[in-house]
Amino acid sequence: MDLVNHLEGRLLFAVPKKGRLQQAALDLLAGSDIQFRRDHRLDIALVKNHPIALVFLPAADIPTFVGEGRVDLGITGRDQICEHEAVTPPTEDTGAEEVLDLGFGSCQLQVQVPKNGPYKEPKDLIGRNISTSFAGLSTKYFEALEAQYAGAATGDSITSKQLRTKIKYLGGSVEAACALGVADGIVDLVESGETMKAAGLEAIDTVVESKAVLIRSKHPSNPELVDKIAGRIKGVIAAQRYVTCTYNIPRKLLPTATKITPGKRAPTVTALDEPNWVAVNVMVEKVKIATVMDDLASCGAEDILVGNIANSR
Ligand SMILES: Nc1ncnc2c1ncn2[C@@H]1O[C@H](COP(=O)(O)OP(=O)(O)OP(=O)(O)O)[C@@H](O)[C@H]1O
Ligand SMILES: O=P(O)(O)OC[C@H]1O[C@H](OP(=O)(O)OP(=O)(O)O)[C@H](O)[C@@H]1O
Repeated sequence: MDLVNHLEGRLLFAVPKKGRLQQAALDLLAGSDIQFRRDHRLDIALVKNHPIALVFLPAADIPTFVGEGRVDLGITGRDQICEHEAVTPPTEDTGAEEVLDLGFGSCQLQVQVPKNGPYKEPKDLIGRNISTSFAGLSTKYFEALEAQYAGAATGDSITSKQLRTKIKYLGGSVEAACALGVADGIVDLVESGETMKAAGLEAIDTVVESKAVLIRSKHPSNPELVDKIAGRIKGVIAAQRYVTCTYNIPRKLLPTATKITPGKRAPTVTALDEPNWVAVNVMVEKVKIATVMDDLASCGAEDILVGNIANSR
């Protein structure tokens, strides 16, 4: 089938074609019942149960396609959106709008230097060589830094043309640049810090905090469908973030228990077939559930049960 000729009337949804964000993005689509079959090596897949086509693109390119309105929806990292905006500032009609924080892909774009080396603070890197895959953000960062330490005295702002610090773009493995003599410092992503540590580097500043986000163009082809898909994805994220907790408790202890488990909106309280006891059903954030169970047990709750949520709306 000639896929490109089947795109007419379909909402285009960009998904990372590889890398750190891809699997979690595909899991979100599956959880939202967006059904598709991707033919081997094809970067377009038609969705069977909605008028949507998925477009598999590098995470770094997704803000361009969405920002220019060529693609309606996309999943990428906030770092990539900031990088795109550093090079191509949004206008009234262009630029991507953030719809949802997707709760995965947390990382930080950090300024890094060799550990125990001569550079201790960001200003020590002024006029030096910096390697990065985020040339736009790094240029802006050093423009601001140079303005602070040099231009501030004269009141001048520094433009990229006057920048003394040399920003060198590298496509990957940026952490090797200092050891190989290409750079004095780097601007690269850090999550666990393992890569940075293994390369003998340390972070001296953070440029951007990032997470995966759902973005939309400013004038999508089918705004209702955009809202419907965003709603479904929101439901899947809420389901991943929360568990349900049910417990029995004497009615007189309910005010204390409600403080421990206020719920997303409010707890559901039902009378038990035993005088003065009630059953409580409530959503609790997954990361807090162990502490919440301890607190409920100390408060006098019994039969505390926890369950996963398959989906939510
Ligand atoms: N270590 C990490 N932990 C969490 N998220 C990360 C990490 N590294 C990157 N990301 C996120 O994933 C996005 C894509 O990065 P990734 O390195 O997977 O890209 P890629 O498309 O495979 O490109 P490349 O070929 O340059 O590696 C980043 O923009 C960032 O938002
Ligand atoms: O702090 P950590 O958990 O070690 O993760 C950080 C590393 O992850 C990313 O690279 P990736 O492995 O995606 O490959 P790349 O260097 O080719 O971009 C990033 O560029 C770092 O190198």
